[in-house]
Amino acid sequence: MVAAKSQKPPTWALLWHMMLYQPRLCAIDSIIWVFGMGLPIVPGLLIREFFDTLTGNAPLRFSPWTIIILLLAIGFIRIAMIVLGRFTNTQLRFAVSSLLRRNLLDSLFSQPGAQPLFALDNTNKTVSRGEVISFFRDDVEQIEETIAWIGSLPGYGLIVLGSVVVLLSINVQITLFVFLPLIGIAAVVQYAETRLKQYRQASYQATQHVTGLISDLFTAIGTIKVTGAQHDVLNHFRTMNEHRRQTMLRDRVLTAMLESVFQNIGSLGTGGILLLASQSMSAGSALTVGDFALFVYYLSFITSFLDYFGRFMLLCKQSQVSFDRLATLLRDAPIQTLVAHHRLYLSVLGRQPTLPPIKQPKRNQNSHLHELTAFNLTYRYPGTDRGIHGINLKLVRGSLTVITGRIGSGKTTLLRVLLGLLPMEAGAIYWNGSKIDPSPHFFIPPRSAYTPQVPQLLSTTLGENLRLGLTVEEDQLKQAIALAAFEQDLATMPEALDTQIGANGMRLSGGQVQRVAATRMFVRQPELLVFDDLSSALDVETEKILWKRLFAATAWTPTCLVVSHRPTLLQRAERIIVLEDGRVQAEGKWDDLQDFSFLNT
Ligand SMILES: Nc1ncnc2c1ncn2[C@@H]1O[C@H](COP(=O)(O)OP(=O)(O)OP(=O)(O)O)[C@@H](O)[C@H]1O
Repeated sequence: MVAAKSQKPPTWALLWHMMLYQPRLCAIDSIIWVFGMGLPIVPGLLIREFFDTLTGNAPLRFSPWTIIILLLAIGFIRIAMIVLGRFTNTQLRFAVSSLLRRNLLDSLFSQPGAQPLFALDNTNKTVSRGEVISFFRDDVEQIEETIAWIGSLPGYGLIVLGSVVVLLSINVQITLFVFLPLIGIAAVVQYAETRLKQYRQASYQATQHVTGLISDLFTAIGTIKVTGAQHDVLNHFRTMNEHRRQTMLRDRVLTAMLESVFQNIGSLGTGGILLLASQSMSAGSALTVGDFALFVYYLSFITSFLDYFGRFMLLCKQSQVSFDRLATLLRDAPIQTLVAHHRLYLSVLGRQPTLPPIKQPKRNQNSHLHELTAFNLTYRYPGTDRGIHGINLKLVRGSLTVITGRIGSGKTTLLRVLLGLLPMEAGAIYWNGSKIDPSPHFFIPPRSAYTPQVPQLLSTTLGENLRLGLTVEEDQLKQAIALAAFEQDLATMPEALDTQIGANGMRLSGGQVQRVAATRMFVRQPELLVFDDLSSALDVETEKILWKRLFAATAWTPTCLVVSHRPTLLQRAERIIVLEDGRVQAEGKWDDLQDFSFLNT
C-alpha cells in the first residue's frame, strides 16, 4: 500500500482496510450481532398475533402460553448472542487498536531519533514525547470505537430492513414516513461537520498538551524542586487544565446536542407515524389492532436505529479527525502505513502464539570498518542558523577521535548528523569508501553503537537492559561489564542482573546509567563506538579506568568517536576536532592544539 501523502484515501477506506485485518473475526462478530440485534423482530410478530387473537383477527391463533414461552426463548437466545458478541467485539477492538499502535510505533522508530516531531498544522510546533501518549491513547481509541460500531451496524440495519419490509406489507404510505428522519439526520451531521471537527481537534490537542506536561513534570521533577518553581509550574498546569476543561466541554456539549437532536428527530418521526396510523384506523382502513401494536413495537427499533446511525456518522467524522492527527506523526509516510496489516502475535483464549526470534546482529565483510569519511556535513535546526556547517571527518580503524569545543558549539549535532539521527542538509558519508544513504538504520550493531549524553534505559531488569534481546553468553556479558568499570557496582546489587532499575534507570546514579549504556554497547562489540560526553556524569578516576580497559581490550578492535573535554582522553586521541559555532575551528593532535586555552581547563 504505497501512495503519495497527498492522495489521502477516504476515512471509510481506511476503516474498511482495518476491518479486513481480521476478516473472519469481523464476519463472526457481525453475524452474532445480526442475531443479537435482529432477534427482537420476532416478538413484534408475536405481539401482533397476541392482539389479533384478542380481537379475533389472528391467522395462526397461538395460545397465550405458547406466545409467552416463545417470547422467553427468544429473550434467552438474544442474551446469549449479546454475551458472545461482547467477546468477539472485545477481540476485534483489541486487534485493531493493537495494529494501529504497532504501526504508529513502527513509524516513529523509523524516523531519525533526535528529530522533533511536528504537530497538527505543520506550524513547526513540536510534539513532546509525553504528548505522543495522547495520540496512542485517545486517537486510537476513537478509531477502535468506530470499528466496533461497524460490526453491529449490519445487524441493526437488518432488523430495521426486516421491520420495514413487514411494515410495508401492512401500509406503504405510513412506512415511507419512516425514512424522513434519516434525511434530517444526514443533513444535521453535514451541517455541523466543520464545527464538530474543530471542537474534537481542539479537545484532543488540549488533552495532548496536558499529558505532555505531566510527562515533562516527571522528567524534570528534580529541576523544578531545586529551582523552587513548584508554585509556577502548578499554576501553569492549572491554566492548561482549565483550557482543556473548556475545550472538552465544548466538544461534549456539541456531541450531546447532536445526539439529542437525532433522538428527537426519531421520536418526532414516530409520533407522526402513530398519528397517521390512528387516522388511517379511524378512517376504517384494514389496519388491525395487532398491526397497530406491531407499528408501535417496530418503530421503537427504527427510532433507536436512527439515533444509532446518527451517532455512527458522528463517530466517523471524529475518526477522520483522529486519522488526520495520527497522519501528522507519520512525516512523509503515506497514511496507509497506519492501517497496513502486520502479524501481532496476540494471545487468543489464553493461547499465546510463538513469538518470532529476535534478529541478531550479524557480522560480515560489509560491517567490518576500515575507514569512515564524511564530507561537508551540514545541518541547521529548522528556523534557525544553528547547527553544523561543512564539517569533514576521517576515522581510521582502531583510532580514537575526540570532538571538543565550547558549550553549544555543535558537538552533539555533528554526532547525530553522522549517525543519521538528524537529516543532513548537505554532505556525504563513506563507509570503507562506499557512499551510504543517510539513515538511522545504518549505524547500528555490529557496525556501530552510540551512547548519547542522556542514555535511555528501560523500566525492567539490568540484565534485560544490557541484552535487549541479544543472545549473549554470560562470560561475554561479564567482560563487557568489566570493560565499562561496572563490576563493583553490580556486586552491591542484591539481585545482580535481575535488579529492577526503575523508569529510565531512576534507581541508578547518573554515572551508573552511563556505564550501563556503555556496557550495552560493549557487549555487542561494534566496529564504531560513539560516546557523547561520558564525563558529564562520571568521576575522573572511573572514566580513566573505563578508557584504559577499553583501549587494552583484545576481544575486538573498536574505532572510537568521542565528545569529551577531559585532557587525559584528549592526550590519547589520534585526532582532536575543535568545534566553534558549528564549524571546525582547529584539528590535530594534543600537542598541536596548545593555543586553545580552554582545552586545559
Ligand atoms: N532542537 C534544537 N532546536 C534548535 N536549536 C538547537 C536544537 N538543539 C541544539 N540546538 C542549537 O544548536 C547548537 C549546537 O547544539 P549542540 O547540542 O550540538 O551543541 P554541543 O556542542 O553538543 O553542546 P553541549 O556541550 O552543551 O552538549 C546550539 O546553539 C544549540 O542551542
